[in-house]
Amino acid sequence: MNLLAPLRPSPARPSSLIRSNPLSRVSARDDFAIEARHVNFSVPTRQGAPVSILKDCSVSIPAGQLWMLLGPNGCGKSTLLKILAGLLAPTGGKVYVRRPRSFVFQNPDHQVVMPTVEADVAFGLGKSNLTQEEVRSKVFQALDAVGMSDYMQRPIQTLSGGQKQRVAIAGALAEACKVLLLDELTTFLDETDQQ
Ligand SMILES: Nc1ncnc2c1ncn2[C@@H]1O[C@H](COP(=O)(O)OP(=O)(O)OP(=O)(O)O)[C@@H](O)[C@H]1O
Repeated sequence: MNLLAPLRPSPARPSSLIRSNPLSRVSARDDFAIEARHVNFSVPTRQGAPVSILKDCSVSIPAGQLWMLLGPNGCGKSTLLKILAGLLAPTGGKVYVRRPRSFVFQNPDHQVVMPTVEADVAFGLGKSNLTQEEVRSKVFQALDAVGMSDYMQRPIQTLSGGQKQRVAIAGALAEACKVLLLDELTTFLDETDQQ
């Protein structure tokens, strides 16, 4: 899998696909938010022989840019994202991702677990030393950024799929992540919300 496309903030679709930067051009790690080198990932089967899902996968993504990972169904996009998010351990290769990093699942029901919108976005801030007022302010700002600030007190189960996905993104934004990994943003969000 080697289809990576940088996205410009305004146009909706990339006009062409380009390969990731060759690793030989990497000079300083500080320039990159993500680097994966020769990553392999395989899973064991019932028969015992492992099945390879990613083979010698290398990508370098500069900081401060929005990139889209493109490829056919089942080619390993979600698997690579989960490795970059630290949710799966590669069976080979090296991975560097700037911290803090956040991952938004393809299905927000796997992620949005608290009873209300406010509680869910605040969940990741629980480990910080913020006052209740500071947490509330960060939650409001993050929800405002995804157009959901009017939904602070809404029970999660009353939200649509796209609204849940926006709440999941707000949770990632509230944590001020340096790298935001979004799996299938197109599943529930319309084009305007994707922007
Ligand atoms: N735990 C697992 N056990 C067996 N096979 C797996 C496992 N996880 C992923 N796969 C297989 O690995 C391949 C890559 O899956 P992945 O979900 O990463 O693909 P994808 O490119 O994100 O697909 P899509 O575009 O359909 O979402 C698929 O063939 C999938 O069936």
